[in-house]
Amino acid sequence: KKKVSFTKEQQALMKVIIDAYNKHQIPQDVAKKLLQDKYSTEENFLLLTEMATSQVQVLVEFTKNIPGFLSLDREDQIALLKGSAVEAMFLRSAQALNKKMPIGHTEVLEERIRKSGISEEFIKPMFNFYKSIGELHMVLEEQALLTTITILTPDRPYVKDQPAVERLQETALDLLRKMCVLHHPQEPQYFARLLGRLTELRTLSHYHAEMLASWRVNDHKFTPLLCEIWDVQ
Ligand SMILES: O=C(NC1CCCCC1)[C@H](C1CCCCC1)n1c(-c2ccc(-c3ccccc3)s2)nc2ccccc21
Repeated sequence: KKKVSFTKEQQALMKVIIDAYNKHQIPQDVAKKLLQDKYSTEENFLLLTEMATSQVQVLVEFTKNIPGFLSLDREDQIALLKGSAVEAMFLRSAQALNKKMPIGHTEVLEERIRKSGISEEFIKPMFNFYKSIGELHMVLEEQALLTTITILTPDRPYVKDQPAVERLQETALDLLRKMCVLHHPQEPQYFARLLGRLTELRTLSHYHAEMLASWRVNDHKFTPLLCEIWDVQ
């Protein structure tokens, strides 16, 4: 069994990120809502915009706890948030679907999402991503670090000081690499597989504007915050 040791700084970083990640869960559990009732495509679209709006606010609070984030150039902070919000949303959605639920609940939830109003062409890539995340059986630390690494992506549009972001991302990557060895000692390629999901996530997120525009509702209304983040309207 490979010995994994963390430096004092890494232990402190993990604690800060885990506390922030736990604190910034989505207020009310969207999966529970979806399991309770069948909603019309209009109601589902409204639910998505409400959940997404609160998730962006939660994401902003989470990033403020990432050591070093607030020391970045303020415009770069905005560019990182804008560039990662949709990906963070799909990561959270994947975790919501892959959470342990009573027998048969996951199937009902899947069905409700398939029939929610999203146009057919996006269902397959979206569920392929959700399944590939589920197969990894990530522990909480890995989920929190993966979200952190997604936020700290240096090559987002309009980021000016990329090296500063790279330095922060590398710290989180070093920690995630050790976490993977600790929690998945039998899978030497686990860390590489995890990072591979970020490529799939970026591809899926490219479709977000089309996914919204093709949602089967007559009127696509967004909150001002989502207009900013989602490049819509
Ligand atoms: O509420 C949701 N997700 C919350 C977002 C914030 C973070 C918590 C999760 C939606 C619901 C889908 C069904 C109809 C209501 C909304 N959801 C999705 C998405 C499908 C498409 C999505 C999207 C995002 C951005 C742009 C274009 C499209 S998100 N996958 C889920 C998997 C499991 C549980 C919910 C899930």
